[in-house]
Amino acid sequence: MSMIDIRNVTKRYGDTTVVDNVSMAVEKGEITVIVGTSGSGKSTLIRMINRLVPMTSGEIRVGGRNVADVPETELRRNIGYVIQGNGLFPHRTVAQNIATVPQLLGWERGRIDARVDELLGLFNLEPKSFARKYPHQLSGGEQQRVGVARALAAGPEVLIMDEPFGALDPVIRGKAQDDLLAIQKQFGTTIILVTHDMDEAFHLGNRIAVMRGGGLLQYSTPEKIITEPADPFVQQLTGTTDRALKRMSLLPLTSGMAPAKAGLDHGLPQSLSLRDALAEMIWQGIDEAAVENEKKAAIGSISMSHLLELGRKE
Ligand SMILES: Nc1ncnc2c1ncn2[C@@H]1O[C@H](COP(=O)(O)OP(=O)(O)OP(=O)(O)O)[C@@H](O)[C@H]1O
Repeated sequence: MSMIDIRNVTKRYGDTTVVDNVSMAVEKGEITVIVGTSGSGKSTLIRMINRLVPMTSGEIRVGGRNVADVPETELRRNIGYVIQGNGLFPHRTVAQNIATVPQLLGWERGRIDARVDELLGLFNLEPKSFARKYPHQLSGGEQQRVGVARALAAGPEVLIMDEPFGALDPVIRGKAQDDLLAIQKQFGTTIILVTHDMDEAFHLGNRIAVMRGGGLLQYSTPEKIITEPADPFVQQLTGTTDRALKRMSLLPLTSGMAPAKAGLDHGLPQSLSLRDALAEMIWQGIDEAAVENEKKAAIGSISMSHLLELGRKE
């Protein structure tokens, strides 16, 4: 059963259709990223999941329940929501911000404090110094992390994120994405995220949904979006100049390795992508390397010529 099931959902404002008969399902524990041009209906679509926007027709189920049958307050407590610019309460401390939903749910003080500390720790915000600060005393990146921590406070199964990292500079943004991936893995949260940034979409998405003019053009894995774009618009959006490298960045080195062999001087960690392996081999000036596990034992080998073959279109 899918965690989020969007069926034939349409939203109209007067005569204007802004979301046009969209159907898509997000599996439990997966991240779906929605991309598309400005005004294509991305935010409207995800805001219908927690009923911030009422739909015109169609049905959305979260965890098997039709959202139309769930009281709005309950729905919003159960679905984390993160927006650009974080939306923190300015007159509440970091700890009070994070505690918002647990408090509404009537958790005991001790449980709330423990959860706030746990989340601050997970987001690398030292509880002792950050818990009592106010949002204006934090950097943009720190505010953003508190915003995500607040959305996760009551352990929601589903997290909706609307351009969550849009205001961050590229370095902090990359870090925020990696933090999100690690935490998502740990909690198993199902995430639906809107972005303008295709690199972000490829980095985070198990699946990517491409929207244009309210319609869903393609909903597929990142690899398929690159190798089998549904139409020229999708192709243009993903860009064609570096598609070989983009695809290689999605494939683990282990997927392309040959059996281990003796006599190789260089080793590459098995955690690398094909793209990172290629970059490293160019940098080191080597034609062949061992693929190594965490204990530095060779589990396979990779050659430059094979890597180049793996980057070719099929
Ligand atoms: N309350 C509203 N009343 C009328 N039209 C609206 C309303 N909210 C959104 N729209 C229109 O619906 C369309 C889709 O808006 P939406 O915010 O979902 O797009 P988006 O893809 O998220 O855009 P962006 O990437 O620029 O944030 C836009 O044309 C917008 O002007």
